[in-house]
Order: sequence, then structure tokens, then C-alpha cells
Amino acid sequence: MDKQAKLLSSRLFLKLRQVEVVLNRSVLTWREADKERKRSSGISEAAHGRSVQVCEIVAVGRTEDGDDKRTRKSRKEAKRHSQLYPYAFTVSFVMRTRQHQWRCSEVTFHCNDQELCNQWVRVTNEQLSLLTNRPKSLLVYINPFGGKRCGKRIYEQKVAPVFRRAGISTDVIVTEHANHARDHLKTEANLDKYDGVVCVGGDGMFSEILHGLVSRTQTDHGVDENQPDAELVSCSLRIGIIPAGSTDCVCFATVGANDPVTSALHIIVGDSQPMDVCSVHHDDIFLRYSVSLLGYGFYGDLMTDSERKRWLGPARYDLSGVKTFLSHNYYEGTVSFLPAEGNLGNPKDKLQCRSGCRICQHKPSSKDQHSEMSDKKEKSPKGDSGDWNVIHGKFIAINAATMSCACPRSPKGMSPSAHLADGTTDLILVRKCSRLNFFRHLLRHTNRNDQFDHSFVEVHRVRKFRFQPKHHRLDSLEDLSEPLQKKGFSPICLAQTTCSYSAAHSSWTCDGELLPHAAIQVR
Ligand SMILES: CCCCCCCCCCCCC/C=C/[C@@H](O)[C@H](COP(=O)(O)O)NC(=O)CCCCCCCCCCCCCCC
Ligand SMILES: Nc1ncnc2c1ncn2[C@@H]1O[C@H](COP(=O)(O)OP(=O)(O)O)[C@@H](O)[C@H]1O
Ligand SMILES: [Ca+2]
Repeated sequence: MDKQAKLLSSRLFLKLRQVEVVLNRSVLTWREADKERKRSSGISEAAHGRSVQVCEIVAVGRTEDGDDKRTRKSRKEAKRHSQLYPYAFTVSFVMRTRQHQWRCSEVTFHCNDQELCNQWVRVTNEQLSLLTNRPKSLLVYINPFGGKRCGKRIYEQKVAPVFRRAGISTDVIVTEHANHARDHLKTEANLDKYDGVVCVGGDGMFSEILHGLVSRTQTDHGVDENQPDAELVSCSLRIGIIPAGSTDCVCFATVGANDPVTSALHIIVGDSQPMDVCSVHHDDIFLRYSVSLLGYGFYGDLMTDSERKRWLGPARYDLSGVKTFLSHNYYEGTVSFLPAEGNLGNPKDKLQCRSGCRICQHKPSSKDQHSEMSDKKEKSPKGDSGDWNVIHGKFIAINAATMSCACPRSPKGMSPSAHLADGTTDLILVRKCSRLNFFRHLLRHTNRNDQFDHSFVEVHRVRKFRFQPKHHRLDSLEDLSEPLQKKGFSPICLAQTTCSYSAAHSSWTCDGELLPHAAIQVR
């Protein structure tokens, strides 16, 4: 098929100027008909020529009153003009603005031939209907209490109008309680009706939807999620994220911005990005899936504290951050991990994952990918010590970043070179160090300096890891991995210069939710 072959080519009017408009299978272009003359008059070409990829056209439709925005000066002339050229159609398309931000722009073409106008609308729409990756029907969940509690307004004012323009039909559910979306997806929703699910909320809401979809898929295929070695079946539905939460790192790290209109446009044009998902188990009990930050120690304590301050909105993280920083706790335990092998780079290589990323490309099908992962080393029996690395130590933080975790707070993220879909997570171990050093490390998340370039920080790209807190083993009984009830004796030692208090256990925060066990296995 010749992508360059013209499907339509006409002289139409754009505002008061005559333009040559050409549509082929991949591009719509228009340029001033008398371009040669204008060019010699010194006007830049960009001023009178443009093109739009067909795959970035949002919609095309008849414009009834030919109502472009015109200047007051030209109003009279415009009136005469619209009597001469009364038929018009408008093309809405994606316009890239600054920093990965997209906007919906429009251009209206006029002519004096109704049939020609209809033909343009029809042929352009025919081309759009060939784009099979675009969703037509979406199931939308809105968390009205995420972030600054603006989810509903953001959806209604910024997103719904663009979806409507693109002819997408939606079923919208405003959640009434936590886990409403998860449970609805898991058991009730008729998923055959939809081409995708849209999450309006933060990372916690995304996590609900992810759990709903992944669990539903496993149930439908008879896979037991509690089995740590179960071969999970990938989901056939995509999740679109409209950011309306506190951190929004899943959106920021995949799209490059946390902007509702940008997300809506990515959804409309059918963009898709595969994403690594970690499963977290405590022995044979499935706990949760994680896609962003799985953190023990500093982030676990921060999250435990911030849960009590939800009413503060996103600011709860700063307040709890300062409090947790001042506590300066460390935790003793053993981290074991299976390093990633092959051409997967390493967390210090400074090669960022971008669209078309070499490492995330050419992935085998999810099934092969899985067997490739469950694999070579993995054949060794359960205690598989062979290629596992084991590190015992005292840690201020143990973090697993499955994606970069870039967010407005930290634009390069927790692990700037982490990949979105390479089947690995970046395990960051921050050993016991002085408060000042830990502060330096934290601060480097917000500037250009390398947060891994400290003697007390080590980082590994891994396929699997496990953590065993020290006291669990010593205390030997089954339920010792239950979180310690720290309420009432959470230490804040402002006065001491070398505070080195160590509570027995911290908690894991898993994409912003707390886990009920400290001993975990992750793959
Ligand atoms: C001195 C400044 C230090 C700034 C350190 C910034 C580190 C930022 C790393 C961000 C990683 C974010 C990973 C995202 C995880 C989210 O999935 C998850 C859920 O998101 P949701 O609320 O939208 O549902 N969010 C989180 O786990 C929240 C992480 C919160 C990070 C806030 C860190 C603030 C630290 C402030 C330390 C202050 C030290 C002050 C010393 C005087
Ligand atoms: N209607 C609701 N009422 C209360 N909590 C909800 C509701 N809907 C979702 N949640 C829960 O709110 C939590 C936070 O949601 P999220 O959208 O991630 O906001 P934030 O980024 O501010 O944490 C999630 O754990 C989610 O399960
Ligand atoms: Ca990854």
C-alpha cells in the first residue's frame, strides 16, 4: 500500500487564505496555495504550511456555522467569505507543547461545495477507522477522594469533552469506597464490552484497577495467585491513567507528564506501553502487585505515618517525610536477590527508558517472556542459593523501583535508568549512615547529582528478591513477620546527635499501600 498516494487533494479555505489540502494514508497536510509568492515576501514557511499525522487526528466533523475565531477587523470580510464558502469541516488533532505535554488543537477548512466537504469528512473518517488500536468503548473509574479531591471535576471538565469529541463511549463509575473499583473489576464488570479501563486518581487507585484486572484474568484462566511460581496470564485490557492523585508516578513515568488532557489524548490515539508488574508474596500467601515503589524502612515508615494524615492531601508526604527523616531509623535483615542477566543495562548506566526504548523493545510474547524469566537459573530448587546474592546488613531503606518512579517531586525518579518493561526491578539498598549523608542522598533525587554515588548506597537490577527481617528468624515463630505494633513507641530522637535507634521491624509500602508482613518474596 502506497502511504504517499493522495486520497484527496483540494483547494480549500483556512480562515481567509486559500490552502492546498492533501490527505494521504498517513498524513494530512495543508499549505498556502500561493506559497511561492509569499515565500519571496519573507514570511516563514511554518506560518503557512502544516501537517498532521493521521494517527494523531482526534476527530473530523462538519462545522455547521463555519465559526472559526476571527479578529474583529476581519469580521466583515469573514461574513462575506462565509457566504461564499458556506461549507466547512473541522479537524481536531494532537499538538505537542512543552515537556511531553499534549493539547487538542483544531483547524477548520471551508469550501463552496457541500459534496466536497462531506467527502473530506467521510474519507478522513474512513482512514481513522482503520486505526484498530484506538479504543471505542471505555470503562472509567473515578476516585473522588484522591489527591486534592478533584478527580470528578478533572474528568468532567478536561477529559470527558475530548473523549466525546473523539466519539468514544464511556461508562463512568465514581467509587464509593476503597476497593470498589478493584472488586467491581474482579467480579462484576462485563469486560467484553470495553476496549480499556480508565483510572482517574493516583497510584493507589491505579493499583486497585491493576489488581482488579490482573486477578480477574488469573481467575478466568484458573491461575492461583497464591502460588509464588504461578505463570501469570497477561491482561488483554489496557489501563489509561488520568492523573488525579498525590504522587501520580505511574502516569508521570509512563507519559512524561502528569496532565489530564495529555493522558486523555494518549488514550484516544490508542498509545500503549507495556509495564513490569512485581508480585509480592509472604510464603504461599499472595500479598500484592507492585509497579512503582516497594519500600521498606524510610518509605515504609513515611507511609505508615502519612496514612494517619490523609486529610492533609499530598502535603502529608512532606510532613511525614520530615518526621521520618528525623527519626533516622535503621533495620537489620537479609536481602537476597537474583541479578538480571543479559543486555539489560544496569541502574547506574544513565540510559533512560524512552518511547521505543531498545531494552524494552523486541520483547517476546508475554508467555515466552515469562518462561524466559522463570528460566535458566530459576530451575534450581527452592532454596536456590546458586546464583542468588545474599546481603546481610543494617538498612535505612530498602527500595525496589520497578519503573523510574519519576514524579513532580523527583523528575528523574528514584531509579532514573529503570525500564518500564524489561522484566526487572532496581533494588536500592541504603545502609546505615549519618543523617547528613542520608539527607545528601535524598536531596540528590531532586537535582542532577547521582543519588547512587555514595559509599552507603548500592543498587542492583534484579529479577527476584526476598527480604527477611532479623528478628523474624531469631523469634522463630510463624507469625513473627506480623508488623510490630509501633504505635506509641515510634521513636523520634531529635536531641540525640547520633541517633541510632532501631525498631525491630519497619513495614513495606507497596505503591503507596502498606503490607502486613515484613518478610516478603518478590518476583
Ligand atoms: C530533601 C528532599 C528530599 C526529596 C526526596 C524525594 C524522593 C522522591 C522519590 C519519589 C518516589 C515516588 C515513588 C512513588 C510511589 C507512589 O506509587 C506512592 C503512592 O502514590 P499516590 O499517593 O499517588 O497513591 N507514593 C509514595 O510512596 C509516596 C512517596 C513519598 C515521597 C515523599 C518523600 C518526601 C521526603 C521528604 C524528606 C524530607 C527530609 C527533610 C530534612 C529536613
Ligand atoms: N470512594 C473512595 N473512598 C475512599 N477511598 C477510596 C475511594 N476510591 C478509592 N479509594 C482509595 O483511596 C486510596 C488513595 O487513592 P489515590 O487515588 O491513589 O489517591 P492519592 O494519590 O491521594 O493516594 C486508594 O488506596 C484507593 O483504594
Ligand atoms: Ca522494570
